Amino acid sequence: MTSLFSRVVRAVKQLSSEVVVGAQCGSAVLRGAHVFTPGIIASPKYMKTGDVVSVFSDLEGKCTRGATSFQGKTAFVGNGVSEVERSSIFCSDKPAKGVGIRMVEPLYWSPSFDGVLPNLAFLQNLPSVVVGHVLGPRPGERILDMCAAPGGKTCHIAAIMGDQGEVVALDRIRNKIDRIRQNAQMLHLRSVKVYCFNSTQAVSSDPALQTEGPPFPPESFDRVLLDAPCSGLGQRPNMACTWSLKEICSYQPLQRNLFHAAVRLLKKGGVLVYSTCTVTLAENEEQVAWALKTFPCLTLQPQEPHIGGEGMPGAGLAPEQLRLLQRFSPELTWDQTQTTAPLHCRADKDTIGFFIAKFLKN
Ligand SMILES: C[S@@+](CC[C@H](N)C(=O)[O-])C[C@H]1O[C@@H](n2cnc3c(N)ncnc32)[C@H](O)[C@@H]1O
Repeated sequence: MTSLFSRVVRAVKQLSSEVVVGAQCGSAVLRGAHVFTPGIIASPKYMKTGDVVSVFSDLEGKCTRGATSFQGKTAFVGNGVSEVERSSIFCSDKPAKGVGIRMVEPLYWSPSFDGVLPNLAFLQNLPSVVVGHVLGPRPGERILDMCAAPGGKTCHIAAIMGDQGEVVALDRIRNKIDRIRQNAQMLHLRSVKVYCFNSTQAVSSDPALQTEGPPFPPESFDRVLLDAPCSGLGQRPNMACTWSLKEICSYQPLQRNLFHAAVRLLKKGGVLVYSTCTVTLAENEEQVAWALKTFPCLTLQPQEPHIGGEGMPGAGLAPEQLRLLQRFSPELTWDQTQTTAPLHCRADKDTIGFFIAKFLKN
């Protein structure tokens, strides 16, 4: 497993020839991708193969497809060389595909790990790697990953266990399930069992029922990971925020329903890890305070490793409880990226926003 999220920002000069891409495409470029042709929304009128252009991300989604220029709100993401002519993007019957702009001067120098050691390495954000270790799975144990797709943490957990034991991976979205299987197969992990299932329903009403797949009898697992569906506000780079307040507020009740199932499925003496890739109090510290009140059998546990910051005040947790939580903040402080301080001193300052809580069921 590999973690790499350290990037170098560069001074890149903007050119007069401008290509506009969608915000998702722009974010991908900031993560090290080239511009794929379907992502191009506007280009200079006479753009041809070999032209050097500046690439801008359309932040509000207001650029008209096929435009030759755009005055709306954009963000510069770097310079590249066109591999297509304008006419093949906008005036062709065939669907546009392949690399459209090969980025030669991206704003961030973020090397691609595509196809690097595919059977041995799996790229994850630093906090996601931390989650697997905090869960602390041991060979021979039975682990439940309740919200598993695309399976990054599932595979890491199975790898930590030396592929000895069982890692049950559930996700409710059918077409995401194949990704978990593919990733486990690619890494030759046999201990991973994948099921498409709504984890809020994963506890069997018949405690005597013994089936291989879900629903499971209560107290079936040594450890449970609830890497919850969340508002994802810690994800970065993120150039276009399309969520409504209603949507952001919808996650707390869903996470609580999943939490109920998680606690029931965990054996006494077992470990539950709750994590999100968001920054809101409502989905993080408030959930911890709620869980401690709702499930008196749960106690907060220290985390190992603990390289993030502590929990945020405001949800009624005591200072010693906040110190047991791990928060990674997504904002980038430029002087900290330039510093020569060791990575672990900067770990919660140059990652995605993330939250981890570890509980023991007594
Ligand atoms: C944060 S992502 C999980 C990422 C994953 N743990 C990884 O490391 O690759 C949350 C996942 O929860 C799934 N999900 C949402 N509601 C669910 C439910 N009720 N039961 C099971 N999975 C659910 C989503 O489909 C999504 O794939």
